[in-house]
Amino acid sequence: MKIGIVGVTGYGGIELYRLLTAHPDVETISLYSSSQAGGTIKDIYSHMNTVTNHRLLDIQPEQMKRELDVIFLAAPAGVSSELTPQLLGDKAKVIDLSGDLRLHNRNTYSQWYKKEAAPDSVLAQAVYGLPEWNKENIASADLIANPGCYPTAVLLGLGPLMRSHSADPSSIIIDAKSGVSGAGKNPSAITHFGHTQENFQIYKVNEHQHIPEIEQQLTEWNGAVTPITLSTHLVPMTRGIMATMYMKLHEEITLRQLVEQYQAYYQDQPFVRVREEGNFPCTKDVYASNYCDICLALDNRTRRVTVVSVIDNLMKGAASQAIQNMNLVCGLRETTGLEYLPVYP
Ligand SMILES: NC(=O)C1=CN([C@@H]2O[C@H](COP(=O)(O)OP(=O)(O)OC[C@H]3O[C@@H](n4cnc5c(N)ncnc54)[C@H](OP(=O)(O)O)[C@@H]3O)[C@@H](O)[C@H]2O)C=CC1
Ligand SMILES: CC(=O)N[C@@H](CCC(=O)OP(=O)(O)O)C(=O)O
Repeated sequence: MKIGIVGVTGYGGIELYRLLTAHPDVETISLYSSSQAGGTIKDIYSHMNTVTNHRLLDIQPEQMKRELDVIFLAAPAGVSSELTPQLLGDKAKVIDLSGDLRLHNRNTYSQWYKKEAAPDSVLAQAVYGLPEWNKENIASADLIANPGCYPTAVLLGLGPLMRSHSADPSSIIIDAKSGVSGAGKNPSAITHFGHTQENFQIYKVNEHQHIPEIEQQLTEWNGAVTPITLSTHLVPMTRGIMATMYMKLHEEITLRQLVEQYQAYYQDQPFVRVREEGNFPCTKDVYASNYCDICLALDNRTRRVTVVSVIDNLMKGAASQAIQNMNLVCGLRETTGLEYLPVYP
C-alpha cells in the first residue's frame, strides 16, 4: 500500500511514521509538510537518523488522492475541514486524527472548537473510528474520524455500562489526566518544562472540546444520557491518559457481574484488556502500545461504580488507533503491525 502522512513533523505524525515503517503491508510512505517541504525528516528528528533521506513534500491534494491508497491527516483543528474535501473522490481513503470530522453537528463543532466546521457533505461521509464499537461501518468507509485521546479512554471505559443500562446515565463524572505530549509538539506556557515539572494542573474546566464528542457517542448508546462532567488535568509525564469515571448503579448488580459483563463485551477485541477486581492499571501498563486497560470497583455504601481506563494518548489515543482503522478499512487483519507489548519501564 502507498501511504501519505500530512503533519508528520508533529507528535502524532511522527508516531504514525514510526509505526508504518514496520507495517508489513506498507510499500511506500510519502511525508508532507505545510512549513518545511524540501527538508528531510531526519533534519527535524534525530531519532530518525537512520532513515534514508526521507524528503518532506508539499501538500498536493490532486496528486495525493490519485496516487496514494491511504492518507493520514495529523494536523491541528481547522486543517482537515478544508483539506479533506480536496482529497476524497478518487483512490485514497482518508483517516483524520484531528477533531474536525468527529462531531455530526456543525454548530456544535463551531461552539467547542471556535472554528468553522467542515461542510455537511464531508461530515456525512465521516465514520467514527472507534473500532471496538464500530467495526462494520469502519470496514466500508472512505473517510475515518479517528477519536480524540480522552474520548477513546472514556468511551472504551463506559461503553458496556451504557449499553447494558445498568448505571444511571445522568450521574456520569469523569476525572481524566494526560501527559504533555497530548498537547502536541509546540510548547505553551502550561506545557513548558518549568511549569509542568513537579506540577499538577486542571485545565479547560467544563470547556474541553472532547465533551461533545463523548456525549455524542454516549447518547447513541443510551438515549437517557444527560450532559456529562469532564475534568482534564495535565500531569508531568510524556505519554499516557488515565480516565477515572464515576456513576450510580441502578440495580443490585455485583462487582463480579459487572466485570463479567465487561469481559463479555470485549472478549473479541484484541486491544482492550479488562482486569480482575482490584488490579488497577497505571499508564505504564499500556505505554507505547495500542492497548486500553480497564478495571472496575464498586462501593456498596454509595452504590457508585468507579471505572478506570488507561491508554497511551499518542498510540491508542491517536496513531496506533489510526493504523487499526487503516487495517479495517483496507481489509487487513485488525492487529497487523500493532502486535507488540507495551514498553516498560
Ligand atoms: N498529541 C496527541 O496525543 C493527540 C493529538 N490529536 C490530534 O491530532 C492532530 C495532530 O496532533 P499533534 O501531532 O499532537 O500536533 P503537533 O502540533 O505536534 O503537530 C501538528 C502538525 O501539523 C502540521 N500543520 C500545522 N499547520 C498545518 C496546515 N495548515 N496544514 C497542514 N499541516 C499543518 C505541522 O507540520 P508542518 O508544519 O510540517 O506542516 C505540525 O507538525 C491534532 O489535531 C490533535 O488535536 C488527537 C489525539 C491525540
Ligand atoms: C494534554 C493536552 O493538552 N491534550 C489536548 C488534547 C488535544 C486533542 O487531542 O485535540 P482534538 O482531539 O480535539 O484534536 C487537550 O486537552 O486539548
